[in-house]
Amino acid sequence: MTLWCGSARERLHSEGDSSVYEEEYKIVVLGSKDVGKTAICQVYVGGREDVKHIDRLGVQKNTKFRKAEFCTWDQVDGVSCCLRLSELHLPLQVNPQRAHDDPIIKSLTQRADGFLLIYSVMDMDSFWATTGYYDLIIELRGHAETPLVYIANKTDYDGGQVVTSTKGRDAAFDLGASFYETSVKCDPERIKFVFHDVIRQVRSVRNQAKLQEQSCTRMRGLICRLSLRSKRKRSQSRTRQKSSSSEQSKELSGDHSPENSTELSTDQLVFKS
Ligand SMILES: Nc1nc2c(ncn2[C@@H]2O[C@H](COP(=O)(O)OP(=O)(O)OP(=O)(O)O)[C@@H](O)[C@H]2O)c(=O)[nH]1
Repeated sequence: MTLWCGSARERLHSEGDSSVYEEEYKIVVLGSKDVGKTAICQVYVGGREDVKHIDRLGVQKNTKFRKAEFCTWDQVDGVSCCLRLSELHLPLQVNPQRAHDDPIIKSLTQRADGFLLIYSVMDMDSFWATTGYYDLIIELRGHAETPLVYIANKTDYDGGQVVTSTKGRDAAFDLGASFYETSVKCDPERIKFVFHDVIRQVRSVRNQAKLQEQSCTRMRGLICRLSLRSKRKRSQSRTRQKSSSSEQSKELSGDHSPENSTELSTDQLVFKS
């Protein structure tokens, strides 16, 4: 696994790494201040050895939304993937109109394949804020089928948990998300599962879209074949109608030429004899 922060595109170009992975995922890590967004990304990207350095993170954050970006490579269920992680820090109360008008929030939310929605078990406000963030995601994307993992972070604080596990689990159930309790200090291995979960969710959405596309193509082919067949039938029946009506008109106009009437040719024979 590679630790790297910065512009993913630059690195791919400079190291020619674009051919080493089979799939690409854009994941947005969303939450309010100090819930551990950067720490979670850092642990996943850097692995266990970075946990002890978690307090002095060398990540450059965009001042407006303190947006950090990470790029890493991983193997999930035997398939190599490139993950582009974008961290988005939102205020506790999001103003939907302002978020709508903000190009960073809008583009990150609309282009993401999946989301990690994080709160801190030590901070009730960060927990309440997640509902507003979820509404914003759904509003900006225009549909509810969004791969989403709901995370209760900082569970290593014993005794003083303000947000209980039950509360978190119920909220995750309401949002239709999977739920994980994490601690970057005590259980970095679990963080790997969290990212793998969102990747699997994205894969299943992509597979469904692929299946739908295939069945649409099959349906289009079937409609095309049916319309061709009915066209052919119509033109055949038109030709048949034409030929029978021309025969009828010949009979009515008294066309008794030898090639059209066997009766006449017999008469002619009698007359000749
Ligand atoms: N004990 C403990 N501390 C944590 C955990 N996760 C993060 N922290 C600490 O919480 C503080 C904030 O962590 P960050 O990762 O910077 O949080 P953030 O959500 O990225 O913060 P902003 O970007 O400022 O919104 C840091 O001091 C971390 O070391 C955790 O699971 N347990």
